[in-house]
Amino acid sequence: MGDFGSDGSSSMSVVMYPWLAFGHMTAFLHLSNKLAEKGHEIVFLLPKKALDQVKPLNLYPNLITFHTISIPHVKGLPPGAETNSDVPFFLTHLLAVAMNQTRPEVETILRTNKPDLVFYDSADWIPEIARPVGAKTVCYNTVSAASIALTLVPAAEREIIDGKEMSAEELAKPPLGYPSSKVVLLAREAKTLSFVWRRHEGIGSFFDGKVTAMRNCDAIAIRTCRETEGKFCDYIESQYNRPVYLTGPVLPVDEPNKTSLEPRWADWLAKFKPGSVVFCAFGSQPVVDKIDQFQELCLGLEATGLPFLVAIKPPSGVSTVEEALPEGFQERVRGRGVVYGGWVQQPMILDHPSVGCFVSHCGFGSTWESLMSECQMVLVPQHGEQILNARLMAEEMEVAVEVEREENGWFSRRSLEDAVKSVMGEGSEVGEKVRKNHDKWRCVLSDSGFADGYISKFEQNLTDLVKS
Ligand SMILES: C[C@@H]1O[C@@H](OC[C@H]2O[C@@H](Oc3cc4c(O)cc(O)cc4[o+]c3-c3ccc(O)c(O)c3)[C@H](O)[C@@H](O)[C@@H]2O)[C@H](O)[C@H](O)[C@H]1O
Ligand SMILES: O=c1ccn([C@@H]2O[C@H](COP(=O)(O)OP(=O)(O)O[C@H]3OC[C@@H](O)[C@H](O)[C@H]3O)[C@@H](O)[C@H]2O)c(=O)[nH]1
Repeated sequence: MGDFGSDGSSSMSVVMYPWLAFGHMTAFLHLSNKLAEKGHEIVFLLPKKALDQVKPLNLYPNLITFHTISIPHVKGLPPGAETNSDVPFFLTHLLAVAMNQTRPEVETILRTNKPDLVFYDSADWIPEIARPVGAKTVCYNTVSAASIALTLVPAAEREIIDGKEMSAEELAKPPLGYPSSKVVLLAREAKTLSFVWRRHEGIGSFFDGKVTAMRNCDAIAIRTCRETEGKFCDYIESQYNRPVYLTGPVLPVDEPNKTSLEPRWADWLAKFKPGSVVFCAFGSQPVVDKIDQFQELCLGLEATGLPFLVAIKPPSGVSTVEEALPEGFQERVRGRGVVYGGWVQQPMILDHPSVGCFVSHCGFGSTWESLMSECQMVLVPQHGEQILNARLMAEEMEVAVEVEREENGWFSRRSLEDAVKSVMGEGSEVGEKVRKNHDKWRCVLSDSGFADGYISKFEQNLTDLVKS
């Protein structure tokens, strides 16, 4: 147990167990850094394979300790799968089954550590094993409040009859009292939400898991701020009747001795004029699944005539991005375009003076990073939650341009080219508008007291919770 309250010290001891996805693990680690900065101790649970990638983000190795968890093999998952980067999208529920099987190991860790607080998002059984050791639980959501408000509140419960899939129109219907008419999905986009209510043997539905996770915790936390998502947070609070704490953006600040951008990208980017390069990144999971859509993305970037760097996972059916490139593409773009299938230091690339535009899949981590950057933003969201993040940025905040899609959900090289040119073209009205709005938001969000104010308030919320 931390020495919280016992000798006047207010150091808390915290265990974190995020969903087995890099987008979630990095977000939990950024928050751990903020809590460690204030003197709290953190034990961070994660799969072995994730350690190498996540470890360099630990700014307080004296206070944040990694504890690796064995992720058991579940029939149907690729051998050795431990994170969602190893798993095709349609098998994600099996990774959740594997995570559930780690419960005994996590229980032993809690019994040994006796923390004051346990943070989790997907492991909805955490409250059952944390309460007996006297720990308070926080369900920390690293996705937007809007995406939770639209689908993961009690009012969004749907009656599924005999496993029948819901129609796109039914899926698109916001729950009663949902507070926005702009941050919504078109019927064809809502089809990507069918996984939310689909039942899987042994674990129920995604909806059941999330609602249980939020009903049973002592407090709900969300990586967001009132300025961008206040009305969604209020709605979630009213739905769950639980306190909702906001952490703000929780992005790492520039450390004086931070590692620098890998020379291969620093040298490559240095060849181009300031603000001229288009950086395109689609997060830690394979999201552009179909090879022809993957190729259209490459061809759209080629058509802009601008230099570009793409960091993306290969589509289904191939094991490297090189195998998926369009015919003759590499020869045509040699010297000005690179498509890379590995991990890059995204925040540092966004910060590079040569980079002027970010083409993003709108994962919520990338959303925050792009809002804080000086890049123009083009949005190519792939799934429900990412589409809602895109609506928030393009329709409510008007800081970005979303790529147009056809009725069947396909985006063409032309629509991508048009979107990039609309924000990058000199004298473009749309480009001017989004740049002005983005500048305003960046000023608000990067004000020196803004993020710190959220973290201080959050720490106070946690202190009060532990004392209660
Ligand atoms: C079971 C399968 O999972 C599916 O993928 C799950 C991915 O979920 C992401 O998390 C969310 C997604 C969405 C969404 O797409 C639309 C919404 O309206 C809401 C959410 O919410 C969340 C979410 C919310 C709160 C929380 O604490 C979370 O941890 C998540 C997640 O980011 C990503 O890593 C997952 O892969 C998959 O599509 C599949 O088809 C199903 O098998
Ligand atoms: O090559 C890479 C890829 C990603 N990253 C970093 O990894 C993080 C990715 O997180 P994102 O939230 O943007 O996206 P992911 O797709 O990985 O996350 C997942 O969880 C969060 C949800 O909002 C997303 O919809 C879901 O896909 C970002 O912080 C990004 O900077 C890299 O540093 N390098």
